[in-house]
Formats: sequence, C-alpha cells, structure tokens
Amino acid sequence: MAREAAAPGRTAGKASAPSGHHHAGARGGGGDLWSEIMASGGGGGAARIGVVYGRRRAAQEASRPRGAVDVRGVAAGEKRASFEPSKRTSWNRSLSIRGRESILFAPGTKIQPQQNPCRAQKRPPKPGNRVKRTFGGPPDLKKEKAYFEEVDAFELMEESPSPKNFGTWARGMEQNYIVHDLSAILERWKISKLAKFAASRPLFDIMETPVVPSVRSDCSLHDSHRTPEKDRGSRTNPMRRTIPSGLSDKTSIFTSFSELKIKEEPDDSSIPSLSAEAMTAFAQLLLVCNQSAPITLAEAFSTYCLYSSFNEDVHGNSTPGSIVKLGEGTFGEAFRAGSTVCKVVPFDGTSLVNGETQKKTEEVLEEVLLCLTLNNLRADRGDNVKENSCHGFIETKDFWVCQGPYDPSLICAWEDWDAKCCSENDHPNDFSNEQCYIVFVQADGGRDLEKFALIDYNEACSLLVQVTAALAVAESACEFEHRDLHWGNILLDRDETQDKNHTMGFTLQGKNMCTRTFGLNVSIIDFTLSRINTGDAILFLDLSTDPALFEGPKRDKQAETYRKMKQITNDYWEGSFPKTNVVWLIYLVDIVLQKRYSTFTSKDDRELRAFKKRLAKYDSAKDCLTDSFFCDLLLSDEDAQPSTA
Ligand SMILES: Nc1ncnc2c1ncn2[C@@H]1O[C@H](COP(=O)(O)OP(=O)(O)OP(=O)(O)O)[C@@H](O)[C@H]1O
Repeated sequence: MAREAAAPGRTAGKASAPSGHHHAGARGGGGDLWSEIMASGGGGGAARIGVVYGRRRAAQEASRPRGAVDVRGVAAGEKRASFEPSKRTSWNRSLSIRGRESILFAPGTKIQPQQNPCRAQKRPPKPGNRVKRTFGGPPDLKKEKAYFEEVDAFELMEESPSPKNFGTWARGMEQNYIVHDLSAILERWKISKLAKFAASRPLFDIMETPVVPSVRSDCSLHDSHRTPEKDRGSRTNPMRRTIPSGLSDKTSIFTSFSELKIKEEPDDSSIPSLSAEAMTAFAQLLLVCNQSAPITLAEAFSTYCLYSSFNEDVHGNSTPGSIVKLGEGTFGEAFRAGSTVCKVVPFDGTSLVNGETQKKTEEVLEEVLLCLTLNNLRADRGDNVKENSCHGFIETKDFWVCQGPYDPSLICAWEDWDAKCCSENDHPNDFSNEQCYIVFVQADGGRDLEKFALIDYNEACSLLVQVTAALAVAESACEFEHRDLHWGNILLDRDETQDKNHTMGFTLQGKNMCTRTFGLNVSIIDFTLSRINTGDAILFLDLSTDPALFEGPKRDKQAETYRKMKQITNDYWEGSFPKTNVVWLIYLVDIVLQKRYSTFTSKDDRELRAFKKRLAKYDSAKDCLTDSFFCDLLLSDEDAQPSTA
C-alpha cells in the first residue's frame, strides 16, 4: 500500500444532489446520451432483497495493539510466529482486524431500501439505482443444472490426479482464462452461508422463528455476529453434494439480522438436511479453482513460465523461469510469471504475515467472488450485449489454491526486489508446509501510478476519464465502491502502437461510449476493501473495526481520503455510498497535481484545480462523468475511432 506525502487535504463535501452537468453536448450528441442516462435515475443498483445473513469479525481482535505479536501461532506450534517486531509500521498497512463481510439476500423477499435506522438521518440519500436482475422467486432450474454439471465435473476431476494443466516444468504454456460459472458459484456460496447459519441454531428455534421485516429494526446488528471459524475440516472431505432444490422454503425463514445471534461454533449435526448440502468455504474455493487439492506454488507458477534450463536451484532441480517480483501490498506479493501477474496471498494460517492476521478462507472466497463479478463487466467474451461493461478493472484470469513453503524461485525474485526497492514485507522464507495461499492470476496491468511518470496533460486526462468511467460502470452494474483507490492500486500501461485518436469502449446503462486513451491503458486493482452487490449478496469490509485506518497523518491525501469515506458512510460500511468513489477521484486529481509533471502548463494546472473543486459536488462517479472536464475525452460510440473494446 502506498503512502502519500503530506499536503493539505480536503474535507469531503456534504452529499448533495448532482448539479452542474457541464457536459454540454460532448461530441456527437453526447448531451442527449447524458440526459438519457441521468434521467434514468441512476441505473444500476443490484437487487436489494431481504437480508438474511451477515457476519462480523470478533470484536476482541480490535483490541489487539498494532504490531503486537500474535502468540497463537506459537501455541499452535505454528512455525512462523515471530517475536521480532514487524517490519511494517505504516499506519495504512496495518489492517489486522479487517474481515470481509457479506450480507445475503433471502430468496423471494422484496427489495428493501437500504437504511441503518440508527443513522438514517445523517446518511446521504441512497441513489435510486436498480438493476434488472431479480433474485428469488421460482427455482432457477438452469442454475441448478449448471451447478450439478459442475459438481459432476468436480467428482470426475477428483478421480483424476491431475487437475488443470500444471505439473511439468517444461510445459511453459500460456493458459487462457478459465470460464467460471459465476451464478453456480454464488449459489453454492449462498447455500453454505445459509447452512452455516442454520446449523448454529437448534432446529425448533429456526422453525419457530417468525418471519420479520427484513429491514433491521435496531442497531443490534453490530454485536450480533461472530468471527466465522476456519473450514479446514474440509481438507479430508473437500466435496459434499449440495442440493439446492427445496432450500428456498427453509431459507425464507431467515429474514432478519436481529435473528442472527450466533454464539457458538456451528454444530453441523443440528440441521442435517442443510449442513449436509453445504460445502465448506475451502471446498468451494477448490471448486472455483477447478482443483481437487492444493498444489505447490511452483506447480501453479509453472503453468505460466517458460522452462529455462538456466533456472536451477542449488540441488540442480529446475525451477520456473522468468519470475520477477513487481510489487507488494499488505497481504500480497505480486510476481510477473510469463505474461501474467500472480498475486500470492497467504491465508488461513495462525501466524502473522507482515504483522497482520491472515485472511480467513471465507474472506478469500468472497474476494474471489468479487473479482469474478468484476470480470463479468468485461465485454469481450462473446456474451450478449451488456447493460454495463468496461475494461477498467484488471482481468483475473484464474485462481489457484496452493500449499507449502514459498518456492525458491519466488524467494529469489523476492530478494532481488528487496535489494532494489527495500521491501516492507517479511521475508517469505519461513512459511510452514501447511501454509495455504491463494494465487490470483491476473493480466499484467503495467506499472502502478506511484512509479509511473505521465508524459503530458493528455495522459493525465486519459487516466482520470478511464478511472471515472470504470467506476461509473461498476457503480451502475453492482453498486461497486473501491474504497482504497490509492496510487498503488491504479496500473498504467503505455501502448506505443495506439494512435492519438485511439479510444476505449464502455457501456453505461445501455449506452455505448468511448474514452480517449492517448495511448494509455488504465487498470484498477486490489479489491480488498471494496464493496459490491452481486445481486445475491453484498460483500464489504467492515472498516469500523479498524480505527487505525483513519488515524493516518493529518493532511496526508490518502489518510484524509479514508477519513472522508468514514464521514460519508458514517461507519456504516455495508451501505451503498457511491460518493466514496468521488473522494478517491478527488484524491487522484490531487496526486496528478502534486506530481507536478514538468510538461503541464499553468493552464493545465488551473483546469485540474477547477475540476477538483467541482468534483466535491458530485455524489457518484457516474455524476462526475457528466463534468465538462470530460467533454473532449468522452465520445459517443458513433463518433469514436476504432477502439480497444
Ligand atoms: N495485475 C498486476 N499487474 C501489474 N502489477 C501488479 C498487478 N497486481 C499487483 N501489482 C503490483 O503489486 C502491488 C501490490 O498489489 P496489490 O495492491 O494488489 O496488493 P495488496 O496486498 O492487496 O495491497 P494493499 O496493501 O493495497 O491491500 C501493486 O501496487 C502493483 O505495483
């Protein structure tokens, strides 16, 4: 995670109705396009149905001081617990108490206005976004069919010892992206969540639970959940068949958060019919990864790296060639492997990594769901025309569940990077044989903004319009808020082959548009803090359990932006507040201004300052896109030159 030099920060503007639509007819009737989009009332928000399940990390985690040594690893005989102080001291990298959360929608329940009754007065108005997609109702047989096909495929795979195409050092093949059946994955995940909840309560209790309105009636939400337990029992039995049919009758009972007072470890035997159908998070993760068991990091990387006989370890064993570390974050190490980037994130262990508690399997699974949902915004997979699509989010090509110590080739790449860039992370050489990792295989998005020098004002404009358009599309499609869009999480790639009129296509609420790229391709990464509404569930991170995130230095742009978000959300992180995207856009303009590119004229500076001032008025990235700043940068589809998407 990057840090920003101190400079006067702005206070987030009070939420107000969007005003000043200065986009007075961006080329070729852009005005009409915009008036249609704006008149449609904001488009997207995903179906908001009755809340049936939520979880929250244990509050006691919050009391552990930052950087304090977690001795649980020692008690558990975990190799990696260290009593040395963590290298990580940055306020903004200490995320030890974070936990991804989810709210699941009950099938068949009605869309509810999103409100936290205790704070409803203070919160900005919810945009009237709605998506066409609805959930619940009669059973979706297509989904079930897809599900069982996938289960059958998995069972077949289990019989075969060689899932996927790994395992030979010499293979060195480029792997195409894997097509995931997102709806089947979500369905499975939902069933498991519900079963876990159901298993935590005696059967009679559930059956007698009256159906209550799904809007929470008090603030008990905040103390009604517990940290989900690890799902490692699944290791020996990674696959349990789930039978979705008939579940909806039972699940419709669970419609209130206030009913979710889960106090003990779920007892799987209490409701056999549900728990037997549910898969553990670990088994689900394996299934998403198309694996029957974890593999080693070396095996995963060998899928993407060309074999090189020059890459041998001290024992003469061949190792994957061309692995270079590209960057690091609090949770992950990013390596280039062939033409892909593999982000390696340890999970589920009890030892601290980089001074932080490791993510739990469920959190990893939910981050995977988030990546897949964003992948779904991409338009180039032969799908039908999409209501909202863009290419602004990094493409996740695949995932792997790995286990064992760090591979020597990765340690080598890590040490090379450390020698040059001075890593803030712990040396990865003492992970145990049991350590699990999730490997996110992504497209190579280029260099992050922290390290990238924009050549001129046009490139700065291209950066701003592409990020704004991507956020606007994702807002509309799935109420997406990135919530951590610092300069380490925006990647830029200069494509010398693009001419100056090159454009990048996107679709916002059914309208095809293009952004001018000026030869720059922008990708947004790192969805760890992001909030998304998949239609089945809201996935978010409860940042109220991480007060230190908001205690960064005064006037530090990034620290101020977290504080602005807190102000906007009023610490109600499950809520939809697209204004959080706006404050990151303001941060981005600040970064561009602060970098003081030598080629910027004073007029360019003035333009940017005026734009930044206007941004404070907007309530969402979609609103920001109407600003006059983007007039010459946004084209309607008909006016565009041949574009990338
Ligand atoms: N797909 C990619 N292409 C190129 N570089 C990448 C890619 N993904 C990550 N990186 C590099 O690795 C760095 C860390 O990645 P990322 O931000 O995803 O990790 P993280 O642990 O989630 O970080 P954070 O501390 O912000 O939560 C990035 O800043 C970037 O330099």
